[in-house]
Amino acid sequence: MVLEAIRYDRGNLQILDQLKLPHAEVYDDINTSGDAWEAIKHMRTRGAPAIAIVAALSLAVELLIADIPPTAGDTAAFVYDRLDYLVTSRPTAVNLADAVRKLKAVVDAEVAKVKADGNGDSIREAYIAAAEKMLVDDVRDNEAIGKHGAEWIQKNTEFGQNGQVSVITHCNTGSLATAGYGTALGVIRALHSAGTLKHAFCTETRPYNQGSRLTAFELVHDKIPATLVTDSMAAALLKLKGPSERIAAIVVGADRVAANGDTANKIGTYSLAILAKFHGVKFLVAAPRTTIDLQTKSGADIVIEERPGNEVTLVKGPKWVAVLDEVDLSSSETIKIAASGIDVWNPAFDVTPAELIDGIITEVGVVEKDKNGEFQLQNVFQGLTNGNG
Ligand SMILES: CSC[C@@H](O)[C@@H](O)C(=O)COP(=O)(O)O
Repeated sequence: MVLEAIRYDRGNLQILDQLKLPHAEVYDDINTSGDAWEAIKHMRTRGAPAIAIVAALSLAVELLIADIPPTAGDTAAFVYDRLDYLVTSRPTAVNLADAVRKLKAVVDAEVAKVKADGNGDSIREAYIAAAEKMLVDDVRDNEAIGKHGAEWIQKNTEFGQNGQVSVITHCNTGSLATAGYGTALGVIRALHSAGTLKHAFCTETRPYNQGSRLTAFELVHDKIPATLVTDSMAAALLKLKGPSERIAAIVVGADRVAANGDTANKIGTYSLAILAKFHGVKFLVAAPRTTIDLQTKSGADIVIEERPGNEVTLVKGPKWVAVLDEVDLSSSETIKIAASGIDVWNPAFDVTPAELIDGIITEVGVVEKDKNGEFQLQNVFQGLTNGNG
């Protein structure tokens, strides 16, 4: 069975509650933009592309049930208001802001056609069709990212030329973080499907453990050969030299790629990029064009979301029953793993400077730096790249 973070039919939207994973697969109904805002804020739905699509579709569902005055102008004002609210749920990931901008443009174009005092039905219809298209496009784009990334790794890494490669990934970038297939995990999936993946290593991704809870769950679910490591083990892993252990590349996702290639992603990504550079391992960012933000010139302009300290000091989950080596799904425990009274800094993301990134894998190909050592990311919006797999 294919893992689905988002289930959608016109009028019905469900999300897989990612706080209950990996122990239980529970789908929650999302009927309004308020439901989506809560789900995003409390991390029940995750990953930059998935967040954008859940937000967009939540309003598509709400528009079918909301009591809005019938004119086009009123419907457009309602959509604008809800979109402005939704965008506040996750500040760092740009896909949501990008989706909001595109959906507003669709609404504006429709209002221009029917005029503000015209019928609001065509605004609803245009909005719903545009939100539904985002769901379909994301899966197609991720499959293309997987293909380009796998081909690039095959061509450009030492062990790729000999057959199989091993890679490290971080955080949550698979079907659970997108509309399907995944970005960085999509590249791993494509390598695996082609028979060229030796092994995937996923980091735990402290403090929220998206790697051990979600990526590990997806790798096991899809029977991809994989090993979990804590974030602090990455350097030791990269030092292994044997042909069967050596890592060819680190592939991560992104929440926002600035115009110069600086990339915001889950906290810990920057450390991995530094480790990759030191060990001479390729460092790749896999992201659809919806994650590239040409308006943000560099990483210095990216707002980093800070989250509550108790995400670092507390660990939650069901009880483990030692004699059975199983979890008791009817139980839930919260354990404190830090000294009471200690101050906590909990940035959810960090920024990896472009100089540490070897390639940005998009759905139109892999962007490499030009002869001046700079990414020309504006070219991808014309469908152009310089390092296609
Ligand atoms: C394909 S998703 C890329 C990123 O969004 C992902 O790596 C990440 O940082 C997810 O963080 P999360 O806080 O779980 O939404």
